[in-house]
Amino acid sequence: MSGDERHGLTVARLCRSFGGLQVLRDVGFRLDPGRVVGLIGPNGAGKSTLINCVTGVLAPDGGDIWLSGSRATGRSPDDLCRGGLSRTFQHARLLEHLTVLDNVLVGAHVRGRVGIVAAALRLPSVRHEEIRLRECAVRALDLVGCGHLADTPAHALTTGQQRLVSVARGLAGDPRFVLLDEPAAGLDDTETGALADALRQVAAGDVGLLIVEHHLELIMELCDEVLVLAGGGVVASGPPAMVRDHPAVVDAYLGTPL
Ligand SMILES: Nc1ncnc2c1ncn2[C@@H]1O[C@H](COP(=O)(O)OP(=O)(O)OP(=O)(O)O)[C@@H](O)[C@H]1O
Repeated sequence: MSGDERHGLTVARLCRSFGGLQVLRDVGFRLDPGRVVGLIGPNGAGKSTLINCVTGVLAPDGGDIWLSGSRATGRSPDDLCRGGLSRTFQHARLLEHLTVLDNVLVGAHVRGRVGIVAAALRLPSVRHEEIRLRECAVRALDLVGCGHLADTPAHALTTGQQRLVSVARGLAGDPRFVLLDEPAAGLDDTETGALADALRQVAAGDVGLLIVEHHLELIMELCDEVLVLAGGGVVASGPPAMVRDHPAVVDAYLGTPL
């Protein structure tokens, strides 16, 4: 195993079909800590399916996934999350009756270190852990520019705010890798700017980010590398400037050069 595989998230030859429809065919990529990788492609190309396979929500039909040196194929989403792999969803799924802070705390708790017995007995370690997790949640909310909304019930948020809070929830458990499914969908320009700043800061803390997005300007501005998924496979990958001008990308996705 190479040094990169020990520290990174490696996906190799991943395949997944739904009935007779092969959505992913031998798809591979590597995400290293501190790197931002964009995943683009036309509607239905399999971007969400890829995220779902990597995060254990869907079982791949073939291929392998390695997370920080351990084989991750077939592990449950909770187990992968405890191993440092977090995600955000295409549709923000907040618990509407809870406050914004409590919603983000749900994300932080996934990687809590206290066992059931200690929690039931309310040992001092539990109180310390609660304080630590609350600090994590507040930090994540501040990062996406939503600290002022901590006590607001989730049902009172705008669509853009819901989206940013769901991103904060994905960042709150100190993950090593975060896979973000269309984090900028429904955001206005100010919110998109706040999101971009937050993601840059997160990556600077040695966290690897894979971002699925249709907002191409954001992808081109933010990413170190861009993968283009089309027709079941990766048709181009490389630095944003190279991918943007790649004939396969123009044909398969953009229609006209950016
Ligand atoms: N659970 C499922 N059962 C059957 N087909 C599915 C399922 N999930 C996805 N598909 C199909 O797989 C293909 C890829 O879907 P997927 O959502 O991964 O694409 P995508 O690239 O994320 O698209 P978009 O950009 O529109 O979100 C589509 O044809 C979709 O209809």
